[in-house]
Amino acid sequence: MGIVERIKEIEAEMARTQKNKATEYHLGQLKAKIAKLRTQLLEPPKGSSGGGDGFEVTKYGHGRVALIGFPSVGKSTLLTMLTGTHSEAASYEFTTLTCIPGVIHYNDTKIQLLDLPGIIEDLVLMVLDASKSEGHRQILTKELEAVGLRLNKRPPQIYFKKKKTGGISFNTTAPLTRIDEKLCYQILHEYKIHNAEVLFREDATVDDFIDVIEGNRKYIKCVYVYNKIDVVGIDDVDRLARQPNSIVISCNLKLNLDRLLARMWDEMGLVRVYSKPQSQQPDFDEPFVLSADRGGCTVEDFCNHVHRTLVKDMKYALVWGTSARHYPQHCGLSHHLEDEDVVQIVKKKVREEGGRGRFKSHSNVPARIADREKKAPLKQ
Ligand SMILES: Nc1nc2c(ncn2[C@@H]2O[C@H](COP(=O)(O)OP(=O)(O)OP(=O)(O)O)[C@@H](O)[C@H]2O)c(=O)[nH]1
Ligand SMILES: [K+]
Ligand SMILES: [Mg+2]
Repeated sequence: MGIVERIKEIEAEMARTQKNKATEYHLGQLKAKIAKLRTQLLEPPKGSSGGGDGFEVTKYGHGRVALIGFPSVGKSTLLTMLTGTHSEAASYEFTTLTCIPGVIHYNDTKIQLLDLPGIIEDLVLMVLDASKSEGHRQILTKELEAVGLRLNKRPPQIYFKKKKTGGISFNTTAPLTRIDEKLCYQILHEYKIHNAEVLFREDATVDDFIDVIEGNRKYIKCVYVYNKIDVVGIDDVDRLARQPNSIVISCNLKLNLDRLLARMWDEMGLVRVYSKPQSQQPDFDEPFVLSADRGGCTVEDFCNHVHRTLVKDMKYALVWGTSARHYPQHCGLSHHLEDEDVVQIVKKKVREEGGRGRFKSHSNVPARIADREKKAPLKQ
């Protein structure tokens, strides 16, 4: 029997099994079996080098967003609207057969947008047809879960470490109501794990525990984009718009596309930092783009972006912007920068320049920095 058939068989057995205290352990074990089989399914065949027949697209820009969705919900139309890159749109399904990448220029950063299910990046836009069944959202979410993606969820607060000897050490710092020690042992047994350290820091579920053991889950943000609101009634639009993590748009009427861009931007958590050379203007058109989720956004991360030797040479950093308590704040490497901060790295052994230099009037100075500048002039 193939892996897919075995998964189907176990799913059928789970559906037949009543959920109660007596069957809890059995169901937990079945869940672990399915998780193991799914992982096998995802492993590339032996002897092959890569991950199956994925589409390779060169990475580009400061962040990447994938469009996924059922056929003909308007993914290609949206890509064309947001990026200007033409992706063939038509009223028949499966119009798009290869990955079409486009680039969004937004807030002086470049965001790569990919029109293809299967490439999962920093953020997923699940494009849905507002006039179609709401079941589509669930079906897609389930399919993504089956390949190890977890949407809008943070990793379970469970510490897990395999050991060579010593048996299983099991501890909790929170009361557990959805899993117990015995069930954990059974699941570990299913994975043939006999030595490990387990610490539950929250009231996690069986599924959470399996996710932690599997260790290969990807926790990713997802915005549900309901397109084609031009063809549904206002009540439906209102209801869809109120769902969590959702936004309603119409490509045809160009409705709400600016809000979609703003939402994408917020979800990606990109941090623009302007570098200020000593006694010079920062270039407000060319930010260094950092990310709290990927790579971090401390002064140290900023230095590493600018030049690899800068961390070593830095004496301190001068920071203007929302992360600074006063202007400029003297900061060390661990200081967390925020969007639109201005940073000047002061190097060791380089004489500090005096004077009362200000940012000269510059059309692109971010408003909140210009505001603060009036109250507290820049001295460096
Ligand atoms: N009424 C309406 N139709 C739209 C809207 N956006 C796209 N469409 C239409 O929906 C159809 C499918 O659009 P596509 O952009 O090809 O959809 P897709 O998701 O890329 O489809 P596949 O590539 O086939 O998976 C086209 O006929 C579009 O003109 C919209 O906002 N309102
Ligand atoms: K289509
Ligand atoms: Mg398409």
